[in-house]
Amino acid sequence: MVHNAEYLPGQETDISSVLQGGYNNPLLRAWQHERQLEKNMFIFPLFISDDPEDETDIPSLPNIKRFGVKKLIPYIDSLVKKGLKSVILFGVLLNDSSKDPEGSAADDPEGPVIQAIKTLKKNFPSLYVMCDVCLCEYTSHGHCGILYEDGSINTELSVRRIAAVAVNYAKAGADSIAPSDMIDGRIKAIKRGLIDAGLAHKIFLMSYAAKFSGSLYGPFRDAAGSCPSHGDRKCYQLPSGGAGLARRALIRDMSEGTDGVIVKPSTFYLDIVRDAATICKDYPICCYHVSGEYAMLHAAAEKGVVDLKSIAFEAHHGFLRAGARLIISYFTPEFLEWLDEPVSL
Ligand SMILES: NCC(=O)CCC(=O)O
Ligand SMILES: [Zn+2]
Ligand SMILES: [Zn+2]
Repeated sequence: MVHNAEYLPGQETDISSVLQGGYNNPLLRAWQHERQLEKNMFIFPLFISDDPEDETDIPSLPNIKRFGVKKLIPYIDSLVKKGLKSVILFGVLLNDSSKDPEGSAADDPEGPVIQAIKTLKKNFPSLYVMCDVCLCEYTSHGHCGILYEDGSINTELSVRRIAAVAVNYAKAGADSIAPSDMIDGRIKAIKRGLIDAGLAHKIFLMSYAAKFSGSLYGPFRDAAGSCPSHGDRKCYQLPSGGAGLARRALIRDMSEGTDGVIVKPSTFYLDIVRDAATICKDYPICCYHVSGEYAMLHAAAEKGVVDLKSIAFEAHHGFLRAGARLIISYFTPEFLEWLDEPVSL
């Protein structure tokens, strides 16, 4: 092939093979992103413990702490000033004696979640406060619902209890309810409960519609003390190969009245994020970059295998490419700073 030759009409040049003209400069590389990461996409998980004075590092989740209600405000204030828009709350009971088979502490008016909703909404009225709803942090057996004697999930009682907790969080002032239990029928029950309480028009119901069981939740369970005391969650969370089940759950939760859907975990499930974006095309799609995914990236960075900031951007760009609009991410505090810095695309 002749280089720098004068172009003559009709001359054979392999025009279609030249792509590099489209990304030879950082600005062009930014233009190639169909969507950019924005601060408003990030939802930050917060662990709130029942000791109001608590402020404890979580060894398996680098840079993440568990806070008591009294220690929360200065920390959140610094993040709000950097552009934090929303948080998702998880309650933690430090003492197992506060747990029972029904998870009564989940919506204790004096308990960590309801107290945190009230404190956050009072101090930061425009911070969007979402509440994860599940029973596993509050049940003595550590499962996400109420059990029959044989240890299997009692769907009817579980769903009734989960809906009651959701409505109580909404009454306390939460902006959004995100049930993560994966028990059949809870979206319909929560929506019904919110309608009956006159709150449905004010609450964004965001279903963890496709939550897979697997090995990536370990650090969260350390942080929240929510490891099942027997058995596992394989009869309600989805099996890792269950793409068809995930699609059915997405369709089911839309039909039951969800306002948005979550796919969880994210990195190993990008095909499901894409499926969700296709199946639920008129809904905001959220992916949850879970504790194990976050811890893996930190571990690799500590070993010198990857650069933390670069790998975090690459992972989160993947979520956008797959079709996510929202990301629940432990990297939120870092991204609030990184997104103000020049990005080396
Ligand atoms: N409902 C929350 C979880 O199940 C765990 C999330 C995580 O591992 O970050
Ligand atoms: Zn649970
Ligand atoms: Zn959970």
